[in-house]
Formats: sequence, C-alpha cells, structure tokens
Amino acid sequence: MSDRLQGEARKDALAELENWQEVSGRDAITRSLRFADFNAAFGFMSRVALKAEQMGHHPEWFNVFNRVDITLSTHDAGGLTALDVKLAKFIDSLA
Ligand SMILES: C[C@H](O)[C@H](O)[C@H]1CNC2=NC(N)=NC(=O)C2=N1
Repeated sequence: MSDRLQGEARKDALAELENWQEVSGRDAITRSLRFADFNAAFGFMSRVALKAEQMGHHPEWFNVFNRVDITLSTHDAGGLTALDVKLAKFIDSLA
C-alpha cells in the first residue's frame, strides 16, 4: 500500500494537478468532467475502470448523462497517496 502524502510532497503533487480541487473535510481530490453525451461519458468511464482495475485502485464517482464527478482518495491509507496522483494524471490524459 502507498503511504499518505504529507507536507511538501503533498503540496507538490496538488500543484501538478491543476484540474483537481481538494475536498473539504477529508483528504481527497475531486474533478468534474462534461462530455458531449452519455455515450462519451460512459466510454471515458470504461477506460478509467480498466485502468483502475489494473492498478487495484478505484475512483469514487457519480455519473448523470454527460457529467462525471470523480473523487480520489486511498481508503486503505485514509487519504491521498501516489496512487491517487497516478490515477488523476491518467484521467487528465483522457479528458
Ligand atoms: C484489496 C484491494 O486491493 C484494496 O481494497 C484496494 C481496492 N481499491 C482501492 N481503491 C481506493 N481508492 N482506495 C483503496 O484503498 C483501495 N484499495
């Protein structure tokens, strides 16, 4: 399991993830994406799902029609780890 990011390492990681916001009240990040339609949103989710399964690290997410809200945090660690940063960057590469 990855260790929770702390201090400078956490700050540096968040600075790289400019499309992501910190969630208030918990150590997590969130990003909301909009697509042309449901088909595009679900195609995106499928690609993320395959990557998540490969990583053994899964997003919390909510989808309605063309919108996908994603929250990333490492449950086993109780906060943000390098795995969340890696998955966030993968998501950014698709968006
Ligand atoms: C056993 C399994 O690898 C773990 O439960 C994984 C699964 N996916 C996970 N996903 C996330 N986001 N956090 C975890 O701690 C986590 N743990």
